[in-house]
Amino acid sequence: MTDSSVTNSRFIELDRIEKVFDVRKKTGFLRRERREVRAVDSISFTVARGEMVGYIGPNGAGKSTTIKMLTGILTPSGGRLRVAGIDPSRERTRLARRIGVVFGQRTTLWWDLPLIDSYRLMHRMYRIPDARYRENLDRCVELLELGALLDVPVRQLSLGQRMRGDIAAALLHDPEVLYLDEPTIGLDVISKAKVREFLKDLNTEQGTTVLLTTHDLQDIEQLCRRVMVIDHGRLMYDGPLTGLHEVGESERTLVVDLERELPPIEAAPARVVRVEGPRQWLAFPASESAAPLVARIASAYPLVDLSVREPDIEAVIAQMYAQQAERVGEEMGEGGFQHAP
Ligand SMILES: Nc1ncnc2c1ncn2[C@@H]1O[C@H](COP(=O)(O)OP(=O)(O)OP(=O)(O)O)[C@@H](O)[C@H]1O
Repeated sequence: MTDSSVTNSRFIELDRIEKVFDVRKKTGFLRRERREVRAVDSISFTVARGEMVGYIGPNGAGKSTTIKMLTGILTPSGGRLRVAGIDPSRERTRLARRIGVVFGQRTTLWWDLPLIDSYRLMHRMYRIPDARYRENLDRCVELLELGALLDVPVRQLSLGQRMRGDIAAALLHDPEVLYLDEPTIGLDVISKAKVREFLKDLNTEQGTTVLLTTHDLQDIEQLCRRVMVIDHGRLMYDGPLTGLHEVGESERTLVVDLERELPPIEAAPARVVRVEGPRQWLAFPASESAAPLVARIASAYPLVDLSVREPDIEAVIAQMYAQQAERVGEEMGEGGFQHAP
């Protein structure tokens, strides 16, 4: 393999990466207790150029800490890290030209300025060639529907509008890698759909490598073929989302509104778990497609409406732990659930 094909297949590379925080807590008038928090505990993975990967886990699992190390904001306490062949904490400025970051809970835009002024400032800060800046701005404005918002101060934008504005800001300098930390948090259904559609196109058309952290399993389902699960700083699973459902044996819920109250619907393998008047909740294995089940119920029962609810990430991980406890000493070793991607 040539150097560049090695870099392409291991565009992002973490080898036993650790991050330990030293936390000092006041325990008395002059006493302070020192405690170590192992936020990331020997994580190894590679992401190929052009991949779109979900990086999920419960609160405090170590996701943001990993992303901060990938951007060079934090220096690992141990292990080896490379992004596009660059050591992020040593060459943060050089790397900044090649990566884009969107933190859903924070904005990189200037709060009091109209959106377009933030973009103009970024144009200068990143020294983006004029033609490239114009081309990228036009594309983002069109696809993210920002035209009517460019002259609006950022503080007046809705959350969904601001998020689209932030995504555009992260892309003006043509990054090869985009880190997204909760890009759909707090957005309504339509805004979520717009953001997802845009990210999908960005990945397929521009070949941008995307690492996505989210609490919304639908983000992963619609965008990522591969998902990594982290918990207590350790990588618990690396593989397809369907495999995660199988490992955790998690369930989705079909919420069915019937025309009238009826006895519990019979549609194995789904089973009714709750009934409230004409509404029934049916649980079914998340690894199964909902389509045949929906078709069967629709042909046998008088339906008014139905919707599918995904399990939340916490529930999937809780299931993984329950499974692990059951299988201790059997097929699961100490290393957990790592699947080859
Ligand atoms: N600067 C810091 N100093 C001390 N501890 C920290 C620091 N940053 C993070 N931690 C701790 O490291 C652990 C991992 O935090 P991190 O923010 O990476 O989790 P996360 O998976 O991103 O969680 P969330 O989904 O809530 O954002 C937590 O226990 C957190 O309290």
